[in-house]
Amino acid sequence: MSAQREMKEKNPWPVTIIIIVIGVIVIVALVTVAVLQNMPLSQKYKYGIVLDAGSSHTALYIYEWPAEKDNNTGRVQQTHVCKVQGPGISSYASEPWKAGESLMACMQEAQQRVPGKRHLETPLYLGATAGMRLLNMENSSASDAVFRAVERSLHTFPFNFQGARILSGQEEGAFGWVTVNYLADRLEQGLETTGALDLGGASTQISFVSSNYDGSESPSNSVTFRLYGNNYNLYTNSFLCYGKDQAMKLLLAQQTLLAPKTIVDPCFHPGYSEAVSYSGLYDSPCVSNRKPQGAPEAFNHTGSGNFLQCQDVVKSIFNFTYCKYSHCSFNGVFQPLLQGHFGAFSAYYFVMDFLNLTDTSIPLTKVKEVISSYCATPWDEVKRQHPGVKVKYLAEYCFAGAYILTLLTEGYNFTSDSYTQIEFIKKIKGSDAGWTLGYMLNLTNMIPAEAPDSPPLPYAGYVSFVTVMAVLLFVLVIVSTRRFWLRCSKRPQIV
Ligand SMILES: O=c1[nH]cnc2c1ncn2[C@@H]1O[C@H](COP(=O)(O)OP(=O)(O)O)[C@@H](O)[C@H]1O
Ligand SMILES: [Ca+2]
Repeated sequence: MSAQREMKEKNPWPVTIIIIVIGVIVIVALVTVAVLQNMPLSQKYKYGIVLDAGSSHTALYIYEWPAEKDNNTGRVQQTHVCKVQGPGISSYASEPWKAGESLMACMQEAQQRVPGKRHLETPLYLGATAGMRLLNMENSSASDAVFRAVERSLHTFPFNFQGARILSGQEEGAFGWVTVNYLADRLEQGLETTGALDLGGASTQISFVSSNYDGSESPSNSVTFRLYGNNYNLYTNSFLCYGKDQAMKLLLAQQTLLAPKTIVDPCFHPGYSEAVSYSGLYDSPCVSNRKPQGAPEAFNHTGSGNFLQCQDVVKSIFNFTYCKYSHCSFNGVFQPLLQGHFGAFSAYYFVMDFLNLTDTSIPLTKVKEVISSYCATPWDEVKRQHPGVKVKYLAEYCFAGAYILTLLTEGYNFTSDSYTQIEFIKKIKGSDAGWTLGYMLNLTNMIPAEAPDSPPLPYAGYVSFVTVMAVLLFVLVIVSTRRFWLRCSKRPQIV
């Protein structure tokens, strides 16, 4: 009996097993608590809504980001876009209430998409660009009435409406640049930035950082940012009237000066023929001062589809001769030397995508051949080849291709080498390239001036560290316990 008890007392295993079980429980508990305590909270999202009231149309963008990560980069993304039916809000100058009405369907969609409990805190912005800039120049009371109408509509929704306003050309260019670089994660990582080229209907923007530009030569083209601890001195310029729709008006106005009744336009397909009213052509401040005296009601717009002649006419709407700075783009506007990569979006993308020319490794000579052959295709054949494409766009792609090429090479001075640095883009990581995201990030202070403090270890590293340390500690306890019991069992028994 006493020998058995002795055996039991000397055998360390039952105690060791108990220690192992407790140890395993402690480690599991420790790691679980550490993981749960530090785990990112279940993905709750916050939302922001921006309405891009462009000259040709309005689009509503919904952005979302994880609720607890307001200050981190690369996390805000577009979850939905809704295209407003009908034209841009500036087209409703004579019946402003319709501008407000036109936004209702997309706003109702936004109300469905953003979870109800987030409605009140979700900021809602409307930014208008060159269409409203032009209307405001031409008739400021009409533009005020349009804004009142859209504000009335937007106030009827339960979002946190922050107002509707016209963006300056500088803001439009700069926020497009912020969007492109934010989405490509170039800002937080302090990488060399990408330039932004935006072609709208009524204006066009170019924005880039150039190491030989400090902002002093033409201060009005300079925008400075401090983002994630880095300073950026951005060159940006917006050319009002040089969006593709207004540029076409400039082109038509130019041609009607020579032939007021019928113009044979080399930028339109052979066989194309359309009656155009003078009042429609001259309704914009971009061309209104050029209206010929005693012009008829309408003129006949026909096409000849000659790319080389088209390029010549397109060039005539630019002034390449006057420049009071060290370098200019066109119309006497300062531009530093081009530098780095560029993302070209909006109409740049639509047009080059249609022409199958988004690949910029295609040499410029080949690009010209492709556009030239499209221009020379008879209008009937073009319509037959592209039955699903809006006829208005179809008719304009020849002009638009020639315009883009002239703007980039003669206007901004891209060479056959630097042209390869352009990427025609629509989206970056699922979000549309354009000024709206940058605008929202700025207004919600979502890009900090200084780099946010980051924990010394990333989350995964932290969890692994805690686990390894706990296991090590446990092994140590087991080893010492076993050694202790073994020593006890070897000690001579005193009888
Ligand atoms: O599918 C398309 N094909 C060709 N052009 C398009 C397409 N979708 C939009 N666009 C053009 O893109 C431009 C967008 O300009 P927007 O309305 O943003 O003007 P803004 O930025 O000057 O105010 C317009 O010229 C419009 O016609
Ligand atoms: Ca635009």
